[in-house]
This record gives sequence, C-alpha cells and structure tokens, in this order.
Amino acid sequence: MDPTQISHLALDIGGTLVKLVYFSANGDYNEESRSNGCSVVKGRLCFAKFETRKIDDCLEFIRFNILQHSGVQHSNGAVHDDYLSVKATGGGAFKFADLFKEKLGILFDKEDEMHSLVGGVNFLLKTVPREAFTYLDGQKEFVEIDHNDLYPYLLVNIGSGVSMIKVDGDGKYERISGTSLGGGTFLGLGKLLTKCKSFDELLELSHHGNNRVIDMLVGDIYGGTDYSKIGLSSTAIASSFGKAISDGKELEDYQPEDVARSLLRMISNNIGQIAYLNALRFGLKRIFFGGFFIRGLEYTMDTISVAVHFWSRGEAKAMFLRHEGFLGALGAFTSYETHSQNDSKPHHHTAQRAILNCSGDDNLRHINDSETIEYSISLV
Ligand SMILES: Nc1ncnc2c1ncn2[C@@H]1O[C@H](COP(=O)(O)OP(=O)(O)OP(=O)(O)O)[C@@H](O)[C@H]1O
Ligand SMILES: CC(C)(CO)[C@@H](O)C(=O)NCCC(=O)O
Repeated sequence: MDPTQISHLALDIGGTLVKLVYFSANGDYNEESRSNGCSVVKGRLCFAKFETRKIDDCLEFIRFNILQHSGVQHSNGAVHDDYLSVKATGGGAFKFADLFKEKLGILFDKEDEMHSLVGGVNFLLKTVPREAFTYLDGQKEFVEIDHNDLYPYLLVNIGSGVSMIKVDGDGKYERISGTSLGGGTFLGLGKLLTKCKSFDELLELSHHGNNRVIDMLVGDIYGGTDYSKIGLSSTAIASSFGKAISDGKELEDYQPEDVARSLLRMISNNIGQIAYLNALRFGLKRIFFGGFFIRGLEYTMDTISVAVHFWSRGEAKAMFLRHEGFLGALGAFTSYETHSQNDSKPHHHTAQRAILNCSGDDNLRHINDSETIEYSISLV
C-alpha cells in the first residue's frame, strides 16, 4: 500500500463528539493479488471517539496511532511536503479544518453530514450482519434486512441535536425534520441539575433513579386511576418534572439519580414521539435510531420503542443499530469507494467482506466501546 495515502481514515466532528473510523490491516499484511490486476488488503475497520472540546486528544491519537503506523510522518512531527487528504464530515470539518492542516498536515475532503449519515446506515444495513435490532420489553431481537425491501425508512440521528431524514434509496434522502432537544440537552441540563461531570456519570445516575419522584403521572392528577377513555394509564407521565411545581422542594431536596432518570425519560420520549409523527407524515413504517445519545442503553431504547409503539398503535417499529454512534464517520469512510472509481489514486475501498467482530481482542482495548468490522481494501 502506498504509505503516503491515508484514505483509510475518516472523521465525523460533531458538536459534542469526534468520531473516527480507520482501517487497520491484519498483522501479516495479508495482501492478495487478483487476476484483474488489483490487490486486496485484508483488515478491519476500527472505531474511536473523543470529546470535541478535547480535540487535542484526537489530534494526538491520529498522530501516534494512525499517521505513524502508515509511515507518513517524519520524526519532527511534520508530514511530507504534500498535505494528506482525509474524508471529514460534521460541523467540525469546517470549524477545525485549519487546525488539522496546521497540526497534522491533513486537509479535509469534506462530505456532507446528512449524506454521510445515510451512507453509513445503508452501508451497515447492506453489509454487516446482525446490525439492526429492535428492543422492546427487555427483549433485543436482531432484524433480518431484506435488501430489496429496505426503503423507505426514517433515520433519526440523536447527536447533540436531532436530525430526521427520510431515506428512499442510496444517496436519495431528505432531511424532513429535527429538534434541538437532543443528546446535548440531556447532557447539558443533566450537568447543571445533578452536578455530574460526564455523560457516563449521568447515565449511571439515571440507572439508579426513579422518575416518578419528579414526573407528574396521570394517576397523580386523577386520584390514582387511569384515564382510560383517552387511553392513558395511571402510570403514564402526564407532565415531565411536573411534581416539582407543587412539592415545595428545592433542587437539592431531590436525589440526582431521580432527576437524571426523569431527564433521560423526557428527552427519549419526546424524540420517540416526534419521530413517530414524522413517520406518520410520510407513511414510513421503519424508524432507525442512531447517534451517540443512545449508547446501547436499554432504558433509552425501551423508552423510545414504547413511545413509537404507543403513538403508532403498533404500526411503526423503532430499530437500533450496533454502530449507532459512527454512522456519519462510516458514511464518510465509504465515500472513498464511490468517489475514487475513476481516478488514478491507488486506494479504492471496497467492502469485499464486512463481518462484525465482537471486541475483546487485546489490540483493540484502547478503542472505546465499539466493535470492529472485517473489511478489505482493493488497491489498483
Ligand atoms: N462519552 C460521551 N461524552 C459526551 N457525550 C456523550 C458520550 N457518550 C454519549 N454521549 C451523548 O451523545 C451525544 C453526542 O452524540 P453524537 O456524537 O452522535 O453527536 P454530535 O455529532 O457530537 O452532535 P451533532 O451531530 O449535533 O453535531 C452527546 O450530546 C451525549 O448526549
Ligand atoms: C445542526 C446539526 C445538523 C449538527 O449536527 C444537528 O445538531 C441538528 O440536527 N440539530 C437540530 C436542529 C433543528 O432541526 O432544530
């Protein structure tokens, strides 16, 4: 492989997190020659994430783990005379372009954020087995995806903010809605209300909390009974955080665990409901939820699934993705493939095989919490 090309890295730089997808060749290099003159390098797609506010950590990671291993870096930290071009998406592809150029000699080849999200989901659904699943009543069920019956679907990406995209085919999509009440709202309000320091701490708190302490339930209003005439059980939330109106308590009087739980429920419920309404607008039956807010958390997925199920009376289905947080980065990564078919650069990416590897491999311990994907790159 030409050492000066690092087409095997793509970034998605969002409002809260930077996501990286990069190709790592198998240890023995494993390059096979094909009769058509191209050779295939086998390896795997790896994933990493950093907080956007700690962008320097990301720069260091790329410098030491990716540039050095590709042999593109001189010992003084400077790169070759030529800048290196790397696919990048998300708002940070604009915001941090100068920084990456100056610090790493990397030029961003920008890919549109929505286009990348859709590309990432389509890649996963078409190539990676057991990628999509439903989650209801504590049961996770993998969904077989029929490639001939994939479209249309609604993609709801829950990042700092939320984008809702109707997908009709490869590269055929429209952003139909969004809401600013997203993962950033959960984390931002959560930090203010519970004094927790991180997303993980907030999730941990929410795990031990009881939302009924703060949420006003239908039963609280109806003297313990259901309002069955309009289909509301006594345990349904009538008003998120509503009990705080009349409890006569200050914030300090509530347990942070309960506040975190109510907040998580409120944000997840709201997104589930808006997603359902948009699915209804366009007659979409399948809704895929992505973005790092979900983090495979059962309570979040259950709340979203129940909201979609409840509002659609079982007509629409909420589905989740194992690589939920890396959709944009994967879309940017796979765009090397489509864009370089006719150029002479020696780095066509082709998903020859994409098999999910469950992490546990010692070499991958430094790589956050995601799972690698077996992948091959065609060199011509
Ligand atoms: N380790 C973490 N640190 C901070 N936030 C996290 C973490 N893990 C999950 N999250 C949640 O994920 C959200 C960010 O998700 P994601 O990375 O998909 O969005 P983004 O790309 O940063 O945002 P946007 O697309 O709106 O620019 C955060 O707002 C937070 O709710
Ligand atoms: C602005 C983006 C697209 C940046 O990723 C995202 O944060 C978002 O979709 N926010 C919601 C904006 C809105 O539609 O109200």
